[in-house]
Amino acid sequence: MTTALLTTHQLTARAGQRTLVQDLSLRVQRGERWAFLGPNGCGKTTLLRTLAGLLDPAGGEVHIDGQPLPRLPTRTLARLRAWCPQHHQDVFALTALDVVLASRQPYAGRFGWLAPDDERIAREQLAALDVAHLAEQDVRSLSGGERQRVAIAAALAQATPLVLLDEPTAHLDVPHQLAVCRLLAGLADRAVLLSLHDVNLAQRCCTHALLFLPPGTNGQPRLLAGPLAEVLTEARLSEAYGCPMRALDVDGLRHFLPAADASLKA
Ligand SMILES: Nc1ncnc2c1ncn2[C@@H]1O[C@H](COP(=O)(O)OP(=O)(O)OP(=O)(O)O)[C@@H](O)[C@H]1O
Repeated sequence: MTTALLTTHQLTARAGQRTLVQDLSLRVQRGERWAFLGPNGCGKTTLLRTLAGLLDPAGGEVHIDGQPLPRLPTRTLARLRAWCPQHHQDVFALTALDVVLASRQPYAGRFGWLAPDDERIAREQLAALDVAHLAEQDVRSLSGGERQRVAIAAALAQATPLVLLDEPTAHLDVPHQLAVCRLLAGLADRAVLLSLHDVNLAQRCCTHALLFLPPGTNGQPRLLAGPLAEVLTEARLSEAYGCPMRALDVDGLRHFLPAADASLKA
């Protein structure tokens, strides 16, 4: 069996007093794109941050490329996984190009010097995200969607086999949502894990899904993980979101919509 790029063994993640993920065992291979789906506050970000090595698990282990995550030196980890957070707090007057170039630091030579190739890669990724024209602009002046696309460009310029993105399409208009989907779907030799609120974007660009279901009667978290078509069904999505969801096939693609009489459960 080939070594999975990311594995978890009996992983437990907590936030404050709440256990959000319990005993999760997952194998993610190159070429797979996993959508993390579930209602607000279910634990998608917490799990992604734990997989990125930014939060310690409450139990169990994460391995990246066969190596235990806590034992990976910072620079090695930065060459293995990229992390694109949901929020960006820009304090300094950096240009969009500076922000993307920063993600090339794991490859910098002595004294932190970057090579001309790094700028080429950074500019290519800005172009891929349709923000090349903003390369010299202060990131603090960018719109929400523009800033989000610069952040995705930075994550991809890091050129890691594992890419973790927290709601990368949250601020994007529909054409740019679809463009990001196409871009991620084209990363055949990498593994991508992303949280989403739009099930239909997951349908377009992901191969697998991890769905947070309501806790069991014992209060324990329940997750369903597997190939997209097995996880994303009317019944499972209705259960996860607590509102009836209907499948609709359009142009050969399955979509999910809330039922006409759907309302949030009290
Ligand atoms: N440090 C903390 N202390 C206490 N509770 C926390 C902490 N961090 C997160 N939480 C809680 O853990 C839960 C999961 O948060 P998380 O951000 O992982 O959810 P999410 O699924 O990504 O939500 P959303 O879809 O709204 O982005 C939330 O209820 C949040 O309030």
